[in-house]
Amino acid sequence: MTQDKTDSAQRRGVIALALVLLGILAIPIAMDDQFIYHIFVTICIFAALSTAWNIVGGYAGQLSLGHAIFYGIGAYAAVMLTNLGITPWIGMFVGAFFAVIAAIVVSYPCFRLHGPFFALATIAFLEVFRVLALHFRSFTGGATGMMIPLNVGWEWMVFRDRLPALIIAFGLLLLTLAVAWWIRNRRLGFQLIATRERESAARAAGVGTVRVRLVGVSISAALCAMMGSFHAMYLTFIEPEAVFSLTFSIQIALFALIGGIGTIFGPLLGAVMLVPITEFARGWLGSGALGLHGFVYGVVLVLVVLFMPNGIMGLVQRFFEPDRSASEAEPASVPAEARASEARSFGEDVLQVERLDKHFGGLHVTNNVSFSLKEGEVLALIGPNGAGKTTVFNMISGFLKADSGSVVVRGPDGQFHSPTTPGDYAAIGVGRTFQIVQPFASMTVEENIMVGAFHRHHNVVDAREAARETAHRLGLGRWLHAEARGLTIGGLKRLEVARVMAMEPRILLLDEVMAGINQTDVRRAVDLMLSIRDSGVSIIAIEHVMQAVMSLSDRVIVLNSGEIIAEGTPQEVVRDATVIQAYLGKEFANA
Ligand SMILES: Nc1ncnc2c1ncn2[C@@H]1O[C@H](COP(=O)(O)OP(=O)(O)OP(=O)(O)O)[C@@H](O)[C@H]1O
Repeated sequence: MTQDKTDSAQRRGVIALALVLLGILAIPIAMDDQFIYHIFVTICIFAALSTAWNIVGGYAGQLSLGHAIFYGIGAYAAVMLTNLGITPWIGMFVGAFFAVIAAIVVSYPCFRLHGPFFALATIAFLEVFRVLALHFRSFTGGATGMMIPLNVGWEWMVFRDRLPALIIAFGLLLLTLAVAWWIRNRRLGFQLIATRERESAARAAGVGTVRVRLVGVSISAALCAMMGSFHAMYLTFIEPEAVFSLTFSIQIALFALIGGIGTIFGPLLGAVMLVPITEFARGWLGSGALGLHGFVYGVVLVLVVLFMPNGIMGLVQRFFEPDRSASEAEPASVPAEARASEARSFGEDVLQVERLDKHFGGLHVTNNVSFSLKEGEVLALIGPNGAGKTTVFNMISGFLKADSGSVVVRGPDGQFHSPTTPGDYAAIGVGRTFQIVQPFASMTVEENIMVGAFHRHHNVVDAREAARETAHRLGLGRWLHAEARGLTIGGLKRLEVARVMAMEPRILLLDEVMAGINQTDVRRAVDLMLSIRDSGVSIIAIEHVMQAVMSLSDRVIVLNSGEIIAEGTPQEVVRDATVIQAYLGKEFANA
């Protein structure tokens, strides 16, 4: 795909977005009708809330069903302070501050767990906040709610006309969209999406998955609180049932689901399409239409799920975004100059593993495993299925804690360190791939590699540059803008290596990167590994493809039932009777 096509698609997208935003501001002004103003203020409010929700629910993939907590905190903060004579312009920041604290308290324990805990915790805390607001009557007015003093003027965010309210709502919507756009196009956005797509791969790429989610939920909560402050002033009255409402929370999420979850402008589209329908229906049917919005949203949601699984934005993107499929055949890859079998000299130890022991229940998976890796060396770790190879990898990359034993890695400072978490290992220069490829499927090839590149380059431009360089080096240059999910298995394996290479590791742990690929790809992969080795990276490779083991490795360690049974050059190891017996059985050992 050419750069021209991408640019013109982006231009069309920007024009369409500008028209939508202009319409939100211009239509009510042109029609000059109070009810129309109200509809467009409501669009701005819901679009902003849903866009803020999308940072957590979409980018980070953490379903929140209690975002009204943050909206409510903002609403109460503004109204309480207004009653004390403090302007809501300050109140909205106070609300944002408390909303961030609440967001961290609710989210921190859940983000450390897998499963639906965050969704459940947000619902539970929403109920807690509702009960608290009902209980502390002297502060919140309890079930009777709170009115704001009717001081008209910009200072108090209370107006006789609706135009100023529309201007503020529109401004807050722009702010929220700008923040959402900024996050999506910065390191944080890449890391949030990587965490959503494949948490283990993100951690291996040095992403602090809990930290980035906490940053995401904090920003989202602050934006919701600010919108809550404004909405309270707009309504002039708040009460716990309406503010800390589960229905309201679900409504916020629905606009994003219908518009296009995880996209920057999907929630805006969702609100633009749905709010007018329900508001008009309510206007026409009056009190007979109580609860109608729920029915409308439900019907639209079912239709969207059935016919537009990526939301309205999925359809729009087909028109505005270039083709991201990866259908072309893959090119030949990197030439290798040297073979491993040539005598080579190595540097000092860069990794030392001492007496690693690990049990899974009654299964002794690794027993007293010790080895070391030298600078510039390629070490193959082989053994029959279930021998414990991946378990060793998990222990030397921070994904699994050994029962006993130690792993030390020489840092760039020349000293040995004992890293513990995947982040520590990544920071000290250990990069790993996974046996089952872990692409960030909805990201492009370039974006996938950028997640690794962000480990060394905080700036997007630098990370993109580094990712492109790595992609070209690994023969992925033609698919930079293709979605990772469209790659063949050979391409995915190469992508896995590219992502870790973009981290510029000093030690590379490769887990069966040649499994399941054809002969030509195996040859390419071997050449690629040799070129990586020649760039000064030390490699440990778990491999079943013997052709690769023989031509790649300087030394081979054979693991069987969790124990090292042989160690030596590839030629020594393949002749070793214990190894033949472990692979083929006793009767072959003396054949
Ligand atoms: N989380 C776990 N809980 C319980 N048992 C496990 C766990 N992970 C691995 N095992 C078991 O530990 C043993 C070693 O597994 P491991 O994946 O390390 O072997 P491997 O040598 O990498 O095998 P393969 O070549 O098939 O990938 C296997 O019997 C496996 O079933």
